[in-house]
Amino acid sequence: MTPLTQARSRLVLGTRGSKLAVCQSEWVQARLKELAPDVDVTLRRIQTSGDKILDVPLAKIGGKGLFVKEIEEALLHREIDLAVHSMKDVPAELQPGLALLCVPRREDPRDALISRDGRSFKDLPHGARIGTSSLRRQAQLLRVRPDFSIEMLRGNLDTRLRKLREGQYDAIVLAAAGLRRLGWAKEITELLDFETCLPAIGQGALGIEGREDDDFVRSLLSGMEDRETRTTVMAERALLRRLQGGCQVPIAAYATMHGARVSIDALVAGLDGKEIVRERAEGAAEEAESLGVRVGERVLARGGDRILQSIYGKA
Ligand SMILES: NCc1[nH]cc(CCC(=O)O)c1CC(=O)O
Repeated sequence: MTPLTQARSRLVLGTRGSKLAVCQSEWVQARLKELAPDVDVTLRRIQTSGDKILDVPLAKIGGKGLFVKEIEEALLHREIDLAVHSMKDVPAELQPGLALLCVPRREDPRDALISRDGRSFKDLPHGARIGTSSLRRQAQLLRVRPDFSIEMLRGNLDTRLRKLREGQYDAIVLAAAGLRRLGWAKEITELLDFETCLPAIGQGALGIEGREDDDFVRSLLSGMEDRETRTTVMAERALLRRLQGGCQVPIAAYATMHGARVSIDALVAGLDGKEIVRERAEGAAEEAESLGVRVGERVLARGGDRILQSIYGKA
C-alpha cells in the first residue's frame, strides 16, 4: 500500500455546515469510535456553493454538484480523509479517484408533509400554498392536487420549518429521513406514500466518500456497510446516469430487492412538469454484486425505454 493508505491514528471527516450534514457526520464519527476506538476522527466544516446560494431553485444554478464540489476537492487534495453525503445530493458521477467507500443502511425514503395546522394532504384547503423547490415533488403533488399553489422554498431544514411556522406556507414537503435524523419526526403531519410521491434517487440513504485507493478507511467503514442499500441505491443511480437526470429533469425512483431480484419504480415528469410517466421496471440481476446491481438493458427495456422515450423521444 502507498504510505497515504497505511493505517493512520487520526482521520479528518469533511462535512457541510448545515445541522443535518453535521448530524449525519457526527453519527458516522460515533460509529467509527465504536468500530475503531484507537482512531481519532475530527470533523472539518466545508462550506459548499450549494449552501451559499439560497435565493434560487437548485434547478436553475447547476443542481446536485453544488453540494459536493468543494468537499471532493478537499478529498483529492488530501485535506480530509472521508466525507458523509446524503446520497440524493450526490451527482451521478463522482470525481475520478474518489469512490463511495461505504453505504450504510437506508433510513425511511419517503417524503413527509408538514402542515401548519396539522391538516392532512387530502384535507388541505383548495389552493393551499405548498413550499418546495423540488420539481420532482411539484410535478407529483400537482398531479394529485392541481389546485395547489407551489411556492419556492430553499434553505436548511430548520429554516424551512421556521418559514412554515411564520405563515409563509400552508404546508411544506421534506424528506422524512432528514427530520428523523435531527430528532424532529414529531413535526411530520403525514408520510406520503409512493403512489402520491415517489422519492428522489438515493433519498434516505447516506454515502461515505473517500479516495478510491484508501484501503485503510474503506476497511474501517466496512462494519457500517449495508449491502441491500448499496445495491438498491446503485440501481437507482444507474437509472439516473442512463436518464442523465438531475434537478432540471425531475426523476424519481425507488428500487427494492427481493432475493437477487431488483425492481425499480421510476417516474419522470415530462419536461413541461405536467405529464407523468410511471413505469415499473422488473428485472433479475444475475447477481447483486457488492458494487451495486447491474441495471442491464433488460431492466430498462421493460420500463426504462418507455421512460427514455418520454424524455428524449427515442429509446
Ligand atoms: N438537499 C436537500 C436534502 N438532501 C438530503 C435531505 C434529506 C436526507 C436524505 O434524503 O437522506 C434533504 C432535505 C429534504 O429533501 O427534505
